[in-house]
Amino acid sequence: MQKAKILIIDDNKSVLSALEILLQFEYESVEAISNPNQISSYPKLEEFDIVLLDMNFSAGVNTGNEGLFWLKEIKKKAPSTSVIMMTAYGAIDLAVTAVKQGASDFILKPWKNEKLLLTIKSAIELRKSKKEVQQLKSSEKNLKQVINQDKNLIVGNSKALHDVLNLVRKVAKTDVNVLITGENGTGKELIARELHRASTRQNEVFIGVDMGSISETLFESELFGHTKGSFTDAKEDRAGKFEAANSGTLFLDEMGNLSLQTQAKLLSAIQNRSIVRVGSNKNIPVDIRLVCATNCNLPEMVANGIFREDLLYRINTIHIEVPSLRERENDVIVLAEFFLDKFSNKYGKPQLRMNQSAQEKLLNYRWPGNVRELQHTMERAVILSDGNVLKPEDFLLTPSNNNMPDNSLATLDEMEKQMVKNALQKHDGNYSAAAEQLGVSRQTLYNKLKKWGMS
Ligand SMILES: Nc1ncnc2c1ncn2[C@@H]1O[C@H](COP(=O)(O)OP(=O)(O)OP(=O)(O)O)[C@@H](O)[C@H]1O
Repeated sequence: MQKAKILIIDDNKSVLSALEILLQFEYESVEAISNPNQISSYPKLEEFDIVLLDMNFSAGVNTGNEGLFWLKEIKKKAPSTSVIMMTAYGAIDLAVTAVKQGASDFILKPWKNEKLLLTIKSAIELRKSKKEVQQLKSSEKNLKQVINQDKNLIVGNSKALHDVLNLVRKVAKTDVNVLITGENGTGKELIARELHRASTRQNEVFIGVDMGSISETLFESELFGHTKGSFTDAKEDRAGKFEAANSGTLFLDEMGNLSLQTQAKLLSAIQNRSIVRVGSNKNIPVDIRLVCATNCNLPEMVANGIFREDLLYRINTIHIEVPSLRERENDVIVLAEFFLDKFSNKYGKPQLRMNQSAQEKLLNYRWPGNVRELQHTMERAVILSDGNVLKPEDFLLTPSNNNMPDNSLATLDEMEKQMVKNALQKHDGNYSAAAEQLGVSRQTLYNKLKKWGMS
């Protein structure tokens, strides 16, 4: 017995009872009415999966117009219910008209039971998939709304930040590729989201990809998708990030971490505005707004032969440099107050304030980790505070010019990694200068970065 609700409408009593008897053995709920006017007394018509509807009701009239009229009425009241028309042999043209007007199928009288059951079965499946598509569409809409919510407030009063935001507003309405650069934690992703929010794509998705965390082997499948069976773990067809971002914005973060091989693949997708899933040979066009970000000096990397010049030209039609927190001093206190407010509410300490010397300590610090470091500093201070006033000693700040490795790191390898990171940060990603400071050749530095997956 299948779980479906069926309504039969036919003025011929023997047709009605024959159908009722046949279908009662197959389906959980079957109802029959001889007068279509009764439709209006079915307040929950949309609960029926299928309506079997005769095309002619008034005795002696065979125009089929009654059937078309009642089809329209049912579709008005219950758009997702499937209607199957029943018509006499010789009225096929009319049945085709009914299908064009929204009927899901038709059957000819006299019918063959197996054919009738098959027609009903496929109409039920069709209704089920239509319902699923509807549900998916509405949850996709909800998800987009949640994802694009204006929760990423950009805080700051400095001229440097205002200049960036002005530029963002100017380019947001266009579809040009944008490259956002700046030190770690300056707010590059926040700026990318703002670009999306101010663009004509604001109601579509914003898909962010951390290029630094994708392994070389999974790069193509992650970005371009794959077909089932194209490699051992490809259990089903899957769309990649480019397809997922279709109609929206694709944000590629940590662009400086790509190998030359992956750069070539990315360039081809960006140039052609289309991708090919791994294991397929079909070109799939994608309509995306591309925003990239990095804390590396890409022109320097081009000069060093480790970043493709043509890729750099493709991605940086407009270049936005997000200033470090050191360059926007006005913002330190404004941001600190913002985070204090946020975390004191979150941790149930709404009375908490900062005293003057605490503010001075924040102003005198260099903030190598920029806004992210300030955010963490404030959160930690709020959590650990005992009274109602934050004092300088509540802020745990690391000496800013310290390029030595953190001694709490567990292994030699980790300490080495930290030293390399610090050197690269100090020299804005310039490999030659970092290598010189570390006392190794550029090649040795490059080999190490490659070993750690940081090249
Ligand atoms: N102007 C700002 N106002 C409020 N919050 C900010 C601001 N700038 C940055 N933040 C917050 O600081 C954190 C770091 O920002 P974000 O991730 O955008 O930086 P990023 O430059 O992309 O970092 P990374 O280089 O590590 O990828 C986030 O939690 C972000 O919300």
